[in-house]
Amino acid sequence: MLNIRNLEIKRRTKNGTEPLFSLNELTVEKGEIVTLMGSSGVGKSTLLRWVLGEPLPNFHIQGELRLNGEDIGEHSIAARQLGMMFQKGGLFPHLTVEENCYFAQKPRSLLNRQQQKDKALAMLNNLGLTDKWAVYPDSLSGGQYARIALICSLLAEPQAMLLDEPFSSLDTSLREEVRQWTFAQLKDKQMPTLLVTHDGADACGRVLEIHGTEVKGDVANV
Ligand SMILES: Nc1ncnc2c1ncn2[C@@H]1O[C@H](COP(=O)(O)OP(=O)(O)OP(=O)(O)O)[C@@H](O)[C@H]1O
Repeated sequence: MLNIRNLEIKRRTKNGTEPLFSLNELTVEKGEIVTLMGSSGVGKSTLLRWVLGEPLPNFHIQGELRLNGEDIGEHSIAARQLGMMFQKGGLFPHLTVEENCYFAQKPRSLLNRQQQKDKALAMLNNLGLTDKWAVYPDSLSGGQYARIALICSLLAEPQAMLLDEPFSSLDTSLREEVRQWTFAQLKDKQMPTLLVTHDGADACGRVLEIHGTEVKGDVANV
C-alpha cells in the first residue's frame, strides 16, 4: 500500500516559489490502480519523480510518503522498491532484451541465472515475444517496447508501480491493446499502481483530478 499525506509541491522561481498543487491524502491499496489526471504542466510527473525519490532541486516539496506503513521519505531510489513505466524509455539501449531482463532482476533476486532466464522467458512467452530475446531495444516496435519495459519493471518485483503517461507514444490501434494488457498484468500481480495522465481514455480504477492547485477526490471509477 502506498500512502501520501500533506503533500505540497512548489516550483522554485527567481522570486521565491510558485505553488503547483497540494494533496491532503492519497492511498493506493494493494491490487488498486489510482489515476491522477490534470492538464499539462500541473506537476503530475513531478509528483511521480518525488515518489520515486529523484532529486528535484528546482522544486520545493513537502509531504509524507509511506509504503506498506513504512516511512520511505528518506530512502534512496533503490531502497524504495518502486517500479516505473514512462511514456518512452525504461530499457537500457545498450543491453539486449535478455540483458535488460537480467539487469532488472539483479538488485534483490535470490534466483540463479537459469531461474532468472526461465522467469523472464515465461513472461515473454505469454506475449509471443521470445524471439526478441537477443535483440536490442531500438529494433522493437512501440508496442513490443512498452510491453517488454513493463515486464522488466515487474521482474524487479517492486512493492508499487508508478506509470507516467505510459501509452501516449503508441498509435491508436495498439494503444488499447497495450493498455488492457498492462492493467491486467498489474491487477493480476495485485500491484498498487499510481498512474498519471492528461488523457481520460488512459484512466483506470479510481480517478482523481487536479483542478488549479487542489486535487478533487474520486471523480469517477473506470
Ligand atoms: N527540471 C525542471 N526545472 C524547472 N521547472 C520544471 C522542471 N521540470 C518541469 N518543470 C515545470 O514544472 C511544472 C510541472 O511539470 P510536470 O512535468 O510535473 O508537469 P505535468 O503535469 O507532468 O505535465 P505534462 O502532462 O505536460 O507531462 C511545469 O510548469 C514545468 O514547466
